[in-house]
Formats: sequence, C-alpha cells, structure tokens
Amino acid sequence: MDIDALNAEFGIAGTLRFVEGRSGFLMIEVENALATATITPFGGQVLHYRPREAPDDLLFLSDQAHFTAGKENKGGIPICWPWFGPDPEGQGRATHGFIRCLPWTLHVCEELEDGSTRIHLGITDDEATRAIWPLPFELGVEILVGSTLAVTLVSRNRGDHPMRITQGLHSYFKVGDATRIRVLGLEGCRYIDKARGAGDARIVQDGAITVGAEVNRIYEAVPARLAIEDPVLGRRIGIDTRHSRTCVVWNPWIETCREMEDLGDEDYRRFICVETVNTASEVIEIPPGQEARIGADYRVESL
Ligand SMILES: O=P(O)(O)OC[C@H]1O[C@H](O)[C@H](O)[C@@H](O)[C@@H]1O
Repeated sequence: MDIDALNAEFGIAGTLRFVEGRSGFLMIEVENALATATITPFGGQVLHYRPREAPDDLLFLSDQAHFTAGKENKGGIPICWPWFGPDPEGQGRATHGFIRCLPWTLHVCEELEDGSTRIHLGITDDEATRAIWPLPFELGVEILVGSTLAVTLVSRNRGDHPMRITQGLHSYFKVGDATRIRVLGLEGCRYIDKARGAGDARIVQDGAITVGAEVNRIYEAVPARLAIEDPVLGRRIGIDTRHSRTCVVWNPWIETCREMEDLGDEDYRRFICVETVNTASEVIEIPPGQEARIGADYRVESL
C-alpha cells in the first residue's frame, strides 16, 4: 500500500500521518496533545517517544541502524519473538527471533478520549515465517502514545499443539552518560551474568546497577516497577512491566560497542537497555487457540 493510500485509510488529521523516513522506510508519525512518537511497521517497532513537556526523547536510536530490508534496527523498542537471545534449538537462526525484521500490517489507528493515540499492528504466519519456524501464530502489538508510552504484545497460538515461546521488548533508553546512571528496582534479585560467561550460576544484585564495564545480565523474579535515574539528563525513566518476571540489562561498553557495525564507537555512553522479557527459566507455553501477553508502560519524570 502506498503512503497516500495509508494516509487516506489510517491518517488522523493533525495527529497521525505516514511518511517516508530513513532510507525510505515507512514511518508512522504521531503528534498529539500529550506526546510525539515515531513507529515503523517494520518489526512493529517504536523508534521515538517524547512526552510534550519533556526536552529529550525517551529512546535511543543509533545513527548507524541498518534501515535495510531484512535487517534489524538498533534502537527504540525492537520486538524479540518467538525467541529471545540465541536460537533455542541451535540451528543458527537469527538472535532474538525473526519478527523484528519483517513488515507488519496496520490494523487500527485511533484517537482516544484522553487525548492519547492507539496504534495496533499485527503479523501472522506465512510461508516465509513457516520456513524459519513452523508454527501458526498471530502476533499483535498495541502502542498507546499518551502522557506515558504503553506497549503490549499479544501472541495467539493458531495451531493444534502447545506453542512455546520466549520474547522481549528490547527497549533502548537514551541516557546522558551511561557511566553516571543508576538502574533501580533490581536490588537483591538474582541474575545470570552473560558478560562474564559464568554459565548458569546465579549472582545476587547488591544495590543499584551502575555501568563501568560490559553489562549483560538476565535478572529473575523481578518486581513490576523499575527505574533509571539519569542525573545528566535530569530525569528518571519509570518502567512498569506486565506479565514479565525477567529483565535483561545490557550495555555493550567500549569493546563490544566498537565491534558492532550498527553502533557508533561512543554510543555505549548514550543508552542502556532495560528489557521487559520472558526468557531463561521463564518460557511461555500457549495452549492451542489461546493468547499470552507481555507489556510495559514507560514514563519520564524530572529529577
Ligand atoms: O545486536 P542484537 O541482536 O540486537 O542484540 C543486542 C543485545 O541484546 C541483548 O540485550 C543481549 O543480552 C545481548 O547479548 C545482545 O548483544
């Protein structure tokens, strides 16, 4: 569908329009009384979100992000599905699943009474997805752009057998200086340390998380309320999660950042990923015909 046709069918005068963005990628631009946001139907990914009164974007988006068909884009909130992390069956399939690299279909764009804007996108199995992963599914993402940003992922099993998935909202938060932030809410939680290659050993988090080396951890049994305190941008990002007891915290630090072609050399200072996930021991089994959800609400508060 071309941009004019999309604007005619789904555009909302003065609030929501479709535009050609970086490298010609289709973008949905939202500007309502409460916030501005950019979403791309490729991967159902939120790329930008800024509440009206806030000076800075909530999210980091890499200047080196691929914006090439079939490749993932680093930044915003990529959706990892139907597996989070490496291929669970060791077949060499892409990290974090395949759904973040595919175009999704637009279902609904609407204004709600409180002034927020609701966008609903979806993707269903087809020949191409079944060649990678054989199961019949329907996946939807609901994005609410208001004074907070709310993202909810709904997975439906369209098959006759139970469907096992892991998944995640791989949120990249913009920070003033990663070496000066504190991630709060995970104190006392046990984590698997992927950066240290310590296998499945669980380590107990002592105090707030700070970044002074590569951080790549899977926290288990986490509370539903987390926060990132950022003295440089003078703000606190609040993350309220739904249907997730697992959280991945990732910052690549200097060497890994340099090795990644889709990050600039200094980008490790510009973001922290605090990801709302189901992974490790939190595998989700969806019975035939049933749904599973995962979601998060993000808010920005001044310090
Ligand atoms: O480069 P990507 O496939 O998007 O993954 C980026 C990162 O995502 C997660 O946070 C993982 O824990 C990291 O190991 C990985 O490097």
